[in-house]
Amino acid sequence: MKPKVVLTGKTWPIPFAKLQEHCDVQHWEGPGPIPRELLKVWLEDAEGLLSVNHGTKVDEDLLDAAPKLRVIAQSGVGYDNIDVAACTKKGIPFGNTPGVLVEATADLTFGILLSAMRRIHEGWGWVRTGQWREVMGTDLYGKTLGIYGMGDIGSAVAKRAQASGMQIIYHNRTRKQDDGHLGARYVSFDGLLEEADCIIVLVPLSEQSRGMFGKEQFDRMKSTAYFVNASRGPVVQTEALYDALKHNNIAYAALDVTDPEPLPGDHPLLGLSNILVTPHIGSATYETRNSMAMLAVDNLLAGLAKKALPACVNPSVNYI
Ligand SMILES: NC(=O)C1=CN([C@@H]2O[C@H](COP(=O)(O)OP(=O)(O)OC[C@H]3O[C@@H](n4cnc5c(N)ncnc54)[C@H](O)[C@@H]3O)[C@@H](O)[C@H]2O)C=CC1
Ligand SMILES: O=C(O)C(=O)CO
Repeated sequence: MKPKVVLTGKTWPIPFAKLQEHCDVQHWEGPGPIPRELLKVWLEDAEGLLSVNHGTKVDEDLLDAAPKLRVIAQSGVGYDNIDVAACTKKGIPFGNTPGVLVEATADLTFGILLSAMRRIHEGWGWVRTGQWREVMGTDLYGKTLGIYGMGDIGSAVAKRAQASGMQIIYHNRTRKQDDGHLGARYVSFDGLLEEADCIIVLVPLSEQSRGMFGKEQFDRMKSTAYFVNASRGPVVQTEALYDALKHNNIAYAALDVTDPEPLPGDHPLLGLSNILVTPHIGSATYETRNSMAMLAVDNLLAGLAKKALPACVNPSVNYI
């Protein structure tokens, strides 16, 4: 008999076929995210959980409703919705999808910075309403880019920025050993805020990073600063960002992630003229989403077969 797995949303044809070949799949097809109570019912006899939505909260309460669960996989690198300690306590390995989404997310992150600085989206907005206006932007060349969270995606953004003639500074919890080859200079968090012409946030959401960017941090930035968040919305205090933009304490923001997310159409941020918001599409290319889904399925199938997950977040309970 095939093991039962719960799939929380839409996935891609090839990984889905692979999953179905090996598992009896209970599949939520919407609309919206799977209701929590239903997820609990479905998990009563499930051996695997494949999450395709980082909005699905996996905590002790959910795990208690899933006595047969042997593996959890999520399509995505960020896992702030997963209580990894609770998974580990129950001996359940959890797999995410690092690496495969790095280049696509770096493209989008650098792309929204570029669009904000050169007003590409604004220019197109004028042209499509029949107004041929010249929209003035600012040079990237020669500017200092500050990256907060210099991991896989941050490093890939640094390469793109270097190719555009920017100087790179960064702040991380710990200095990277190999920052020389990135051409990036390590600075303190306050140094990053004060020195950078543009700041890109690419840090995972955790108790340490939650709300890290508030009034005090925006006040420290240059009034000409561009601010990009492509990590998770709650790293930034939305109200403080709104105030900083409204009063021109910083110049412009480009956000691929927001708090709340989705951002309601009547949210005050959307009434500002100095902002660009994209709907969390960092990794949203056909190729990348397919690769993410494939790695998530591989993590899940490995766990079901009691083999080591290729990308395991809690290796102490990974299968050997
Ligand atoms: N907008 C989108 O569609 C996407 C967003 N993401 C977000 O980007 C984040 C980063 O992804 P990767 O670069 O692959 O992860 P990574 O783990 O390679 O890099 C994260 C870096 O942040 C550093 N860091 C962690 N906590 C910190 C703290 N409190 N203060 C300073 N530095 C800290 C780590 O040392 C590491 O160097 C993910 O966790 C996810 O939230 C990821 C993919 C797509
Ligand atoms: O992978 C992630 O963490 C995302 O945000 C979506 O790709």
